[in-house]
Amino acid sequence: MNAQYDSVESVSGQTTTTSRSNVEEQSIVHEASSKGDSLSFREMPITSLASTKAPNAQVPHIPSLSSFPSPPSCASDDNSTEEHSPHPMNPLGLYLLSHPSRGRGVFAPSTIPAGTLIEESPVLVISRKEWEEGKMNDTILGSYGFCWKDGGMGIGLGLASLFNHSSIPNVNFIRSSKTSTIKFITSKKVEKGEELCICYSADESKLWFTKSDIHTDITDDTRDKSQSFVMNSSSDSEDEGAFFTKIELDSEDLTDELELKQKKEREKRLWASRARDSNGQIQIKKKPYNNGKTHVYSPQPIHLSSSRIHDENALAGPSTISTPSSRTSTPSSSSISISNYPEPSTDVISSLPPPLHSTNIQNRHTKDKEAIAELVDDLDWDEQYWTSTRADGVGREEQFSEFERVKGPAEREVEEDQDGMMDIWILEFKDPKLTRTALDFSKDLTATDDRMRHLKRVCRRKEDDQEICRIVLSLVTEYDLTTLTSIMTSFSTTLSHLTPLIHTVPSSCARTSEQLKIKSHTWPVTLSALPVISSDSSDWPIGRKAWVTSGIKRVLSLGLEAKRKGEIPIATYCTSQPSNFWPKEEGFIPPTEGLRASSNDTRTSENHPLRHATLNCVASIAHLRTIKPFTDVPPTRNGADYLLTSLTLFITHEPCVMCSMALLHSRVREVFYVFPRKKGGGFDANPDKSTTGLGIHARRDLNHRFEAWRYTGEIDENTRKELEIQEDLQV
Ligand SMILES: C[S@@+](CC[C@H](N)C(=O)[O-])C[C@H]1O[C@@H](n2cnc3c(N)ncnc32)[C@H](O)[C@@H]1O
Repeated sequence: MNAQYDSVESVSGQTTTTSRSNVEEQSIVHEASSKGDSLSFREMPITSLASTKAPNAQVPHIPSLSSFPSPPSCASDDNSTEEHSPHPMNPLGLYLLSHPSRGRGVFAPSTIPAGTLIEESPVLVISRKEWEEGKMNDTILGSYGFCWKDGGMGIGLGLASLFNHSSIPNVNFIRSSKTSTIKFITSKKVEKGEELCICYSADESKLWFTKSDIHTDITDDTRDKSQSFVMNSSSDSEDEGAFFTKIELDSEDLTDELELKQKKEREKRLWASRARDSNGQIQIKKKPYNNGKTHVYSPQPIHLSSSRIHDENALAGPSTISTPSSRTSTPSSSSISISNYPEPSTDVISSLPPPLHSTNIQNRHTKDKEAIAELVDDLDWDEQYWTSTRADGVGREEQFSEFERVKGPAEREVEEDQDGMMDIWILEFKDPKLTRTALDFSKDLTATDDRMRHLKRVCRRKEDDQEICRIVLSLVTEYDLTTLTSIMTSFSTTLSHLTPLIHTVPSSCARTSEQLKIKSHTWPVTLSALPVISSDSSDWPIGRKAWVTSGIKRVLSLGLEAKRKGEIPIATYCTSQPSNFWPKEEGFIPPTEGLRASSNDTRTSENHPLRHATLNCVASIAHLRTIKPFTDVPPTRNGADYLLTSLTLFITHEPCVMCSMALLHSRVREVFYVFPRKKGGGFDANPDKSTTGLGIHARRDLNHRFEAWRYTGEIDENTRKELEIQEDLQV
């Protein structure tokens, strides 16, 4: 029942298609390893090398690893807390503390200036192949790898594996695949007793553990940069990640959650006040970096220093951090500088556009989060009713709605092109020494060419007892022979004696093992078995039919209600499908059960162009996830608690392109709609050329796919008329 597409290694070096569950790229790697269930805070000297005593005076900038003196022949006992001079390989005297949820972390014994090299850690590189074979998955290493060149994983020795994650890291890391090391450098001044943290991934939905907060959120600017930094993992050259040095915040001790909450509220208001001038006109101001000056323009990042928090139970050490129970509520002495910003007037606040997440407009300004959360009623469906027979002997199933699945371009292309062939340039040679260079050239040439993803890059064949190696270069249509030869020669003189040849290969991947055998006879291709998804609702189990029918009925009546209120009559209802219909497929992310929201279009009443029914609904779900009981439900898997992950959306009309993209980004699982759009619809992949649908729900070039189902059954004329909307309206 699911449009899942296998991930397969391919020419582009990426996954050819991405299953709905396979959207997470992880900057460090893989599934959760069990969390360190250590007792409250324990101090541990850094194994063999640690000093529990801070070095005197100013912390020196450390030379690179190669210039360190040799370590002493005999290291101290692991558990020793005895005071001694810093070990030459740990001259900063960094020490470890164990936290109940984060496990071990690295702490500063005294102030460390920004830009200090903490350590250059040697790395053990595990190749992509070894990693993908799953050899590390069941080991603790699964949580300790750094993304490395060519899809490999780097296991950092020394302190490298002990830095915990923070979205506002105070340490940046620079990977060098040339020296197989990672340098850790402070990105800002680190206070005595503060934990040294790196940012594993700017996108926290990619973290595989439940984050315990070390610092609060970072600005969008730094987030963007940090993301690109993390993603640049395969760069051959040293990557530079000093993105956070430019943000210099006064440190702030916040001692309880209330204070933090109040502070966030305050800052939100301040931000709002600055967004408009005295005439109420919105001013667009670029948020400048601080350049190390006294205050920060952007209000978002707040640096929570742990230096003042202490724990009486902790072992002796330069500084420790506390359990929540031992926190004091001492007011903060040094705080983020906000005095430069005037307090906004209430008028300013109320003139801001209301948030999206409530369909109850009156409630939109309330500070009470619960008041704007609208967990709507569950669908009314009764499986047994549908399995019974009516008094007149007719099966009730006949009354069911019917649905047709809207195929996306990815599926269409495959269907149309199953036996197709195409011509490509290849390199052919016998000398195995040429393979590496030829492969590198091939990767360079085809890195972004989607049309060759299904081809394995190398084809080895035995001919007359000799192995012939053929390597994919490009589509014949991309280059003429002269151009290709000159690009190749300038890439490497090693290849200059070879001449590219034309070869005919399958133009699509294999869908079955039978096809794989036939196609690979010409050239090895990937197998990407599409699960069989029915194209209509005829084979659905009765329960699913009843459930989907009631979802459709719900949106039709919500649409009529919206019309009565003078709105554009488009309505949605979002929910999780009952667990007995959950697909058995591998990688299926179970949805958050009990999460339900409905919404209608409010562009008319709010006089706001973005109040589309779908966007309103996505916002409502996002909001519900921030309040109880959903905040108490741990995600079933990494990403399971993200927006519409694995949820079902019913909607009266085919969503517009913008809403279709919003649904895609929200990771919805399936969408059922009634009225197709002739213009501007995001789904219908233009089968009869009369519609403009882009098939956004199932495109090969987008990283998530979902099923789109169109209602094809009867609908009463009155409802149809009432719910009619302008043909070119974006919905
Ligand atoms: C590279 S290790 C870091 C060292 C680890 N704390 C230890 O004791 O070995 C990554 C693991 O630390 C934990 N961790 C790191 N940062 C965290 C955070 N902010 N909140 C909760 N756990 C965190 C997670 O269990 C994660 O899998």
